[in-house]
Amino acid sequence: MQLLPYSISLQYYCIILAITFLVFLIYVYTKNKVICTFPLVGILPQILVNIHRFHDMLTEILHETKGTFVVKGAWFVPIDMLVTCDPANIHSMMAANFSKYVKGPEWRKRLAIFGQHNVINTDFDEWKLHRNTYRAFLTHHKFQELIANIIPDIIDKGVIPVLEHVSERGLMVDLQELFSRYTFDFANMIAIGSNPNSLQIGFPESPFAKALDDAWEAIFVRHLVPESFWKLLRWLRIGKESKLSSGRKVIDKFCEEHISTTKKEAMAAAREDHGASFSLLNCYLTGQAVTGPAPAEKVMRDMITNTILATRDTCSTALSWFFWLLSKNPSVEIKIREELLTTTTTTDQMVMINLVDLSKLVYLHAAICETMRLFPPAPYQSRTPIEPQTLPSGHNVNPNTNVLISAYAMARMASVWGDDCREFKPERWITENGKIKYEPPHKFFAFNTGPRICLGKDVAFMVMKAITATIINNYDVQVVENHPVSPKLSIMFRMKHGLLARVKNRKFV
Ligand code: HEM
Repeated sequence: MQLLPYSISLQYYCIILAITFLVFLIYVYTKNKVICTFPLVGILPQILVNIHRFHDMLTEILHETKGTFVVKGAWFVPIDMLVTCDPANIHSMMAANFSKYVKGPEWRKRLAIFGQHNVINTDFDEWKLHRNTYRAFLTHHKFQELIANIIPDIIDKGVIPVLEHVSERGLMVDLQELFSRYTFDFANMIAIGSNPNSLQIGFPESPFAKALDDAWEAIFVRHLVPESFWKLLRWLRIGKESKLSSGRKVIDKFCEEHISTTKKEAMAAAREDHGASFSLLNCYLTGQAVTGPAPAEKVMRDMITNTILATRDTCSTALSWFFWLLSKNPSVEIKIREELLTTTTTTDQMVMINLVDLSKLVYLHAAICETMRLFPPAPYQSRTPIEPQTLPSGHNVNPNTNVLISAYAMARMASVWGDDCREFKPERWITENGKIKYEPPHKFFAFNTGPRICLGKDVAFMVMKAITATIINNYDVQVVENHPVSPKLSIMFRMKHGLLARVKNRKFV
């Protein structure tokens, strides 16, 4: 009777001993080595042991290898990986020799949940078509009118009521969640022309937003392990992979519903002879002068998802790190407040800023750039050469090489940003004449560089400056002491536990 439990526990102890011994061996083997490649499994054990500090591990290796290193393929990982944060390499791949490097089919498979037919996931002619469409939409004068209306509207009706609610009651608020909802509502307005009002007291659950979060985390793993492995995880329904297929359905349903509603509204607007609201979807359906003939529904779906992703996750991530950095650097917040005094008008209720004045806020702009230098919302870019190439660092790459660029590591290289590279110093962005200093985009890589440079950079600054100016003008933000702040293991640099803070209206401070 005793034999069975006894043998199970013996097996159990043997397994624990074996794992402990294995971890010990990995530790001894990796202790004094910069890169540790193992037979069959390559660098995977080193990644797994350091997974909790993945970004810093890569930074340390890149520091030791002067900005570029190669991990040779193994049985388990049959392609070579070149990791770089060298601005010269980045310029060569993303700008000078742009046509020789593609995102490629691997990238498309990893990001398939967001669709195959959008500006982010395509190469060559299809990409050009989407990019031109997108540019025509973003540079249209009606787009400028649209954002000049919706940004203050969402701040007024969404952001301020939530902040007043928590301020009056002394409650904690997750600022990352607040920013995600602010940018989600904004992104929906430009993509589909309707506001989901996700920014409400109590933060009602949004399955669509949740599906996007899960997707980023799964995509991160897909960048680290070979296709066969993540496909196995998907098949076994393990981890975030298990959530991708249901997430895909949520995203599809969301887009289908909106395409159908917007179609009806566009038809009603045409019947009643008044203009439909300006949005990407509406342009596709009715405004061919902007976006060309209406594409297939799957293209509209993918471009809508793309717009929401490109806006929500990037801006809200940058905003969260911005307020965290301010909490660590109160002198920067004081300077931003001083600058804001020169541009604001006080009403009975609130200190407001006019959107046209945002461009005058040089110090605020510099502080946001400095945030994205240190914490780029999209910290990694990946490319594959279509033919053998030699990089300025002397490394050779070929179609069997996956190139990974780390913008996070680049910010921490003294050779690129100077000895104070790890410090938060908005001043490094300001010229002697008090203007924003130009840094080439292959050095300040947060928005990418070359022909695929971000199309929404100016919009992003407007969205971010409008909310930061409103909050800093009107509220004191205290990040909750000892709240753990670390990045998620995700392709977006989001905070793992959000950013808990107390916010107090300054009238009462
Ligand atoms: C802080 C905010 C933002 C950051 C850091 C950011 C960063 C980036 C990066 C790194 C890329 C290159 C992606 C890749 O090649 O895989 C990109 C592309 C793009 N971004 Fe942004 N972005 C931001 C906001 C926005 C906004 C608000 C929009 C639209 C309104 C936008 C639209 C786009 C588009 C359309 C592309 C695709 C460009 C192409 O592949 O040709 N972005 N962005």
